[in-house]
Amino acid sequence: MTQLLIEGRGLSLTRQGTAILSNVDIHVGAGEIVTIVGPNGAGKTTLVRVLLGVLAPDGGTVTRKPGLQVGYLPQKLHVDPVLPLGVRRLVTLTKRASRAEVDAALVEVGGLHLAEKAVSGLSGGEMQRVLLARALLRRPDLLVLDEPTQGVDQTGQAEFYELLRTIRDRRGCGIVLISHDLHVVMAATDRVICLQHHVCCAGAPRTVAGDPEYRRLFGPAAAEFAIYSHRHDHGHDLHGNPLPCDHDHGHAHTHAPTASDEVRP
Ligand SMILES: Nc1ncnc2c1ncn2[C@@H]1O[C@H](COP(=O)(O)OP(=O)(O)OP(=O)(O)O)[C@@H](O)[C@H]1O
Repeated sequence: MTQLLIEGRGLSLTRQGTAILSNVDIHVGAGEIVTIVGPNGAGKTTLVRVLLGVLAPDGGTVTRKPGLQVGYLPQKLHVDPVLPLGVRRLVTLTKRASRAEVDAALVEVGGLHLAEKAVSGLSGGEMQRVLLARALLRRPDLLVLDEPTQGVDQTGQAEFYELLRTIRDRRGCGIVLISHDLHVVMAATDRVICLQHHVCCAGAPRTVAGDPEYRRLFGPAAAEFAIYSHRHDHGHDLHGNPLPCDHDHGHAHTHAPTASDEVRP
């Protein structure tokens, strides 16, 4: 059985009279990649902040493995373009590391060639690799990535998720991904949690390796991808609150038409 790294049970958080999280359960084990999906404003970042202890929930409990080391990649890192910040410096800003350690981390993310570059000149994909190297220097048990491939093209996204899977395999760490783009995130995912303030559903995505349309759209790496779709036993009102529903339906934000996958409600 995999070692439990982090677990939230019955997590609830209300702000200004609105339930941002409602009775959310989530757990992540060592070597497991869990993706939290959901539309804008669904509470994904809030859930991660609660899990990491940055925010206290109004209800529920969070349990972390004692001494849990977390490597966090924020959704955005604002770097002033006029600031003369190099990649080596950025990587070691919050964690001391030798030159050899930095090089090793950059090699691991395929970014050694970026070592002497200015941060302001990096592309979105290069920046993510550098931030990943920075997170790896902490020797994390758990990597948490918030929308890691925003602004990265689809080939770049596929490569990045492949890299995450390689890192998981090599290091045995757990990984939590936040995404609202279901199409590209599934390559590396063991389990999906669909969040709309509450957990709509959760389950294992099935790989859709043979879909020619999908391969055509996303290139050879798409063979690794699955598209996740699911059936709900409830709908939502305008505020995202669950409503009883007597027919299957999809969320516009989560469904792709070409394949389906099983989930548990
Ligand atoms: N301190 C707060 N007070 C009031 N509302 C808040 C607070 N923090 C978050 N919210 C609201 O809670 C909702 C969930 O925010 P959150 O950033 O967790 O969503 P998300 O699923 O990560 O969204 P996105 O995909 O856009 O990043 C949003 O509507 C946000 O405006």
